Amino acid sequence: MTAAAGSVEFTHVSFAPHGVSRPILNDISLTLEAGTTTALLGRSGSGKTTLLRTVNGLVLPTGGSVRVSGNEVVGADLIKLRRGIGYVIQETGLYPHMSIERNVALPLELAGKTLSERTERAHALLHDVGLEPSQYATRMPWQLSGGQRQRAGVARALAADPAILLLDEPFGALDPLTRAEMQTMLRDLLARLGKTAVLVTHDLQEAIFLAHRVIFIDAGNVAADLPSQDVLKSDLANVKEYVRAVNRFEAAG
Ligand SMILES: Nc1ncnc2c1ncn2[C@@H]1O[C@H](COP(=O)(O)OP(=O)(O)OP(=O)(O)O)[C@@H](O)[C@H]1O
Repeated sequence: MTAAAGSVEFTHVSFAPHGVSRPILNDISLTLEAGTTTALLGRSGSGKTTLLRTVNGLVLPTGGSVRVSGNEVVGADLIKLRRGIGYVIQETGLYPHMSIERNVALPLELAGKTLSERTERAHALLHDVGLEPSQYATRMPWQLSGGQRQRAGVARALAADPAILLLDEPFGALDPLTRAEMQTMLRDLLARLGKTAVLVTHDLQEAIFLAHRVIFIDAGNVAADLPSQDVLKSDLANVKEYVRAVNRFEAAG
């Protein structure tokens, strides 16, 4: 059977580089269905980012296999692989000396698209993420707020129309109101575009709001794997502990 474009399959994935006392990832097996959003949730240092980075080959597992759209990542042409995977990080990675439209269109420039194709696509994407091109396209990154830069980062990750979008704490540096606006924008966009998305977050509410499925990572292991609507009512001890920690202010009130 051939795997669907946009599926991600981890099979017995481990990451235990020399010199570390315990594996950072420990025998993780998961299948992420194409077109779904999965949140990786867990405390700092649990291995979420490391697992995410095995998808685009920034981390190569020391054991097991990762398959993207059915193709093994280890040994793949990583440049080609990454063309099909958008990547959004907290720091945005926008080039400071390039306008917003050029930053957004950069993956298309690398793919050899013409200037008019690039501009048309960049403007459509800027519109999609809530940055009106007439106002923002020619600005430089420093002329945008943190939230607006993050919107541009999402637009750039989508420029080459990848099947998969990896998001590593994309809204971690934003205030709660801007963060909520960004979450709504992203949820609408993901539902409309049907991408496979993998989101690393510490934020339980963000995970439940954005994802179909929430995977709790603890010390490099899958501690729980639940549909997002089941998280708050879960009886699993480690999930309850996470929910209790988030609810402590309400409990105290
Ligand atoms: N290449 C590496 N070599 C050795 N240790 C590493 C390597 N990569 C990550 N680590 C360690 O692995 C652990 C997990 O890191 P990771 O960034 O995946 O955690 P995380 O759950 O994403 O944390 P955070 O939420 O703080 O970003 C950390 O202790 C980190 O220092």
